[in-house]
Parts: sequence; C-alpha cells; structure tokens
Amino acid sequence: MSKKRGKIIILVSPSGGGKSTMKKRLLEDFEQIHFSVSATTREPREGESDGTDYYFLSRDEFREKVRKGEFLEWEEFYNGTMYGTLRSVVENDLNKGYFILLDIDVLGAKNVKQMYGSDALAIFLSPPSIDVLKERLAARGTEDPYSLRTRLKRAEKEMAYSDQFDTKIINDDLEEAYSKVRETVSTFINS
Ligand SMILES: Nc1ncnc2c1ncn2[C@@H]1O[C@H](COP(=O)(O)OP(=O)(O)OP(=O)(O)O)[C@@H](O)[C@H]1O
Ligand SMILES: Nc1nc2c(ncn2[C@@H]2O[C@H](COP(=O)(O)O)[C@@H](O)[C@H]2O)c(=O)[nH]1
Repeated sequence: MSKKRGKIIILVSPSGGGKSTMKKRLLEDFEQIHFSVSATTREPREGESDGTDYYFLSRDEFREKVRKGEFLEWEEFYNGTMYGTLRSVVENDLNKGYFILLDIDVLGAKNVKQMYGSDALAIFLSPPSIDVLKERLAARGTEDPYSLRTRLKRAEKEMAYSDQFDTKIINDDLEEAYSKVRETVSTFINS
C-alpha cells in the first residue's frame, strides 16, 4: 500500500522572530517532521554547514536553478541576497509521507500557502515588539550594522501581514510560545 502524502508546516516571521529556535525544538520533538533546507547566496555564519542549514550557492549557481525552474519559490532580499525553497526537497519528502518544515519569510510563506492550501499550516511568530526584535537580533551577533538595519526595516513592513496566516503566536516567553507552537503542530499532524 502506498504511504499517505505528507503536509507542509511553515514557520514565518521577520528576521529574528524565532523561527530557527522553534524549528530546532520541533525537529527534536517530532520525528515525522523533516526540515526543508533552502538555498541561499549569503555567506555561511559561524557554525552553519552546507546541506544542513542551507545549500550555499554562488549567484550564478542560484540563477541557473531559477532558470531551470528548480525553486518552488524564491526571493531576492535587501543587499541582493537570494533565498529559495527547492521543489525537489519538498516534493520528495511529501511523497515519502513526511511533514516538511519551512523556515521562510512572509512573501515566501504567502506563496507556498497559496500553492498548497489546507495541506500547509502557516504559523506567524510575532516578536512582542520591534524594540525586542532589535535587541534579540543584535544579541544574536550575526548581523553587521547594515544587515541589522535592513532586516529591521523589512520587519516593520512584514508585521503588517501577521494576521494573514493560519495562526499567530507571540514569541515573548520562549517556553510559553514553544508550547503553543507544539500544540498547533501536533493538532495539524493528527488531523
Ligand atoms: N522567546 C525568546 N526569548 C528570548 N530570546 C529569544 C526568544 N526566541 C528567540 N530568541 C533569540 O532571538 C534570536 C533570534 O531568534 P532566531 O535566530 O530563532 O530567529 P529567526 O526567525 O530564525 O531569524 P532569521 O530569520 O534571521 O534566521 C536568537 O538569538 C534566539 O536565541
Ligand atoms: N522566501 C524565502 N525566504 C527564506 C528562505 N530561506 C530562508 N528564508 C528567510 O530569509 C530570511 C533571512 O534568513 P537568514 O538565515 O539569512 O537569517 C529569514 O526570514 C528566513 O526565514 C527561502 O527558501 N525562501
């Protein structure tokens, strides 16, 4: 008998909203969830590795994949950095019956939701405020001043979309927020 097709779980937020933090916890708690490794043209951060965090590509390599239609969705951010969800990564796992977890931005999430409808759950992680988001992003220590400024500017616009997804969870106290994320995901998986 063929296996039931899987579904998509999208964690969406402005940069620094807590997607990676929640993703890590979900992957520890649910063995039926696989992470969709995106492609990007940005440089790896300390501790990131190719094929686990991202597929790190040159701009030419990325453009070639765009040309061949290999992305389900892709975007060019501030400073020209490109990010994209690989169609093959998502479809292979869905066909194997896995729930596939996407950590993507607002526009990417809207596109994927439009494509997959009720086969996708999109959770918007909202920071308690832009000031807290700024503190968290700065404390993470991964962004130079230009990147920090552009991410925050983009975040202000992205917050306007916070009510357009299946659920919005305020990421204030981490344990409280994760417990809501876990519950929402568990209900979706078992529905
Ligand atoms: N509830 C929380 N309380 C305090 N710090 C938090 C909380 N959630 C996340 N953080 C911290 O905030 C920073 C940003 O979180 P994280 O890296 O998970 O965000 P992100 O949405 O994945 O960001 P990006 O989109 O830039 O990849 C991290 O240093 C993380 O440890
Ligand atoms: N539309 C897409 N957005 C993506 C994808 N992969 C990651 N992202 C988003 O980019 C920003 C910045 O990420 P960072 O790793 O440089 O901090 C963040 O909001 C990610 O969610 C993707 O494939 N498509």
